Amino acid sequence: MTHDVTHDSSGMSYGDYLDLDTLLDAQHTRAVPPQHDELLFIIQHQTSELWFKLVIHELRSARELIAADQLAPALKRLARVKHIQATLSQQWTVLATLTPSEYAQFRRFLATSSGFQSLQYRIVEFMLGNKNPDMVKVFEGRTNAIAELERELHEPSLYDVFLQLLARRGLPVPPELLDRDWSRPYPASEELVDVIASIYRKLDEYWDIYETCEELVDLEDNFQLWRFRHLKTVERIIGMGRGTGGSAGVPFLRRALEQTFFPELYAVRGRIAEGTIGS
Ligand code: HEM
Ligand SMILES: N[C@@H](CC(=O)c1ccccc1NC=O)C(=O)O
Repeated sequence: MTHDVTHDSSGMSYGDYLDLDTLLDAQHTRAVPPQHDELLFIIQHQTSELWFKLVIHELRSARELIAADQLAPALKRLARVKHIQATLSQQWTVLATLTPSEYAQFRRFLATSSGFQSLQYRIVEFMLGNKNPDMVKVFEGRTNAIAELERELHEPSLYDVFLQLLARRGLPVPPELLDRDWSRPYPASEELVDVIASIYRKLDEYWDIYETCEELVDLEDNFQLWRFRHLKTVERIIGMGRGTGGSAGVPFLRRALEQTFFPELYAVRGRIAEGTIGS
């Protein structure tokens, strides 16, 4: 039997399997006359959105696994997310080759479109616990997007299900954190810092939980690196100008760097550093 190197038995080709006709036909530059650098701008966004899609897929699975007390496979999912985040942060160097004058040649063709309208980015923020109902409004008129985002808004975040797991393991997590309106911003808790401190005091007993805490810190750290690289790239391309989405631009993006998804995981570090929770 001869081995056909171009087709598998069903006759499906590389391009068929990957649906490349659709994928590679989706880069519609808008500038008139055409501007060389607009393709870079589009592909940078589209590749980011593809990776966001995989991040959501992995985080959803991780959340289900944590809810089912399966920490080891959940950690495997989170490890993959961390590598995707690293790629996403690294990728900013490609867009940084876009100079202000090159961007100015096609920026007005973007009209009022803006990163604010990235549905998948907002889903990731919500999954990590940064719930903000106001961010649903920017999808006005896009019924499916609003429905999907509303659904995610009302789901517990990765952190919320992790806290439920801690409670199942017998740790005294404050009850108001275990059953609440998940669409509200996460209410940081001093009592929970005590609980996390008890984990860091007894590492042998809580090794898998401790490992998950550190994995979550890695995730936040990587997320902040992405935000920082976005901010610095935006700064070098549009300086202190306002954004097309109507925000103040760089000052707005800077404020996001002050946010934290997992406040108690950071608060506990201060206690350890002060030596107030020795082993
Ligand atoms: C020339 C390149 C870019 C510039 C000048 C830029 C500028 C901005 C500005 C000014 C904002 C604030 C909202 C606004 O007023 O528009 C913003 C938000 C955002 N951008 Fe970009 N951006 C660029 C590239 C990218 C890329 C490649 C991505 C990747 C997907 C991205 C994703 C986002 C997201 C998700 C937000 C919302 C952030 C949040 O709500 O915290 N941006 N961008
Ligand atoms: N907010 C950007 C425009 C922008 O970056 C953008 C526009 C359309 C599609 C994606 C975008 N990327 C991220 O904000 C600006 O003010 O130039």
